[in-house]
Amino acid sequence: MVSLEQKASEWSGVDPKDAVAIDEINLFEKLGLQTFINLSTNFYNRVYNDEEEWFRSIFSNSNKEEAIRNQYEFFVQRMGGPNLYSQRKGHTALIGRHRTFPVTHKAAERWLHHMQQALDSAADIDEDSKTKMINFFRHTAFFLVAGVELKNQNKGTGCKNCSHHH
Ligand code: HEM
Repeated sequence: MVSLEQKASEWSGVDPKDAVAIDEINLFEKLGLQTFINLSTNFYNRVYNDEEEWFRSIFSNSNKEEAIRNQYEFFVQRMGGPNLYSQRKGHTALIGRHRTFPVTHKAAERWLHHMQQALDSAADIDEDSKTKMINFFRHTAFFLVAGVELKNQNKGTGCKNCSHHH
């Protein structure tokens, strides 16, 4: 059976070991909170202004300020800082939280396009940190594509591992 991890690696082209290079140093200590706030603000400004309506509309039921906070709190937590996200919202459960969105290969590439632009314009992030971050983002994006696809396949037919029980 092909795992989500394997699919994420194959589809993203990111080696699993490069995807977790963000853990080699403490990026939160290196960059500081404001850098993460800046990055997520920059990213979501691009998303909410996207000329591609199909992508922009994925976020139309979300509040931009909340989306920014959700994202930077998650990044801070994942990259060595305090557990701001979980303190406020509980488990990160990223696949579950993306389940209702059309997280396709095309959407992943568009998400990554905006994140790459946001990183490119971030004067407060050094090149090595940028490389580590984009590898993590790319791998996670395709992990989400694979995970949401799997969840939606199981929906309706129920859990196939459970179908033998009564
Ligand atoms: C693959 C394409 C992706 C799409 C289409 C997508 C779409 C969305 C949307 C529509 C939201 C709701 C905005 C909000 O209210 O917070 C969201 C939330 C979020 N996304 Fe994504 N996302 C993608 C990739 C990613 C990646 C790669 C990450 C992490 C590296 C990520 C992390 C998050 C987090 C932490 C939240 C907040 C969840 C919550 O608290 O409900 N997303 N995403």
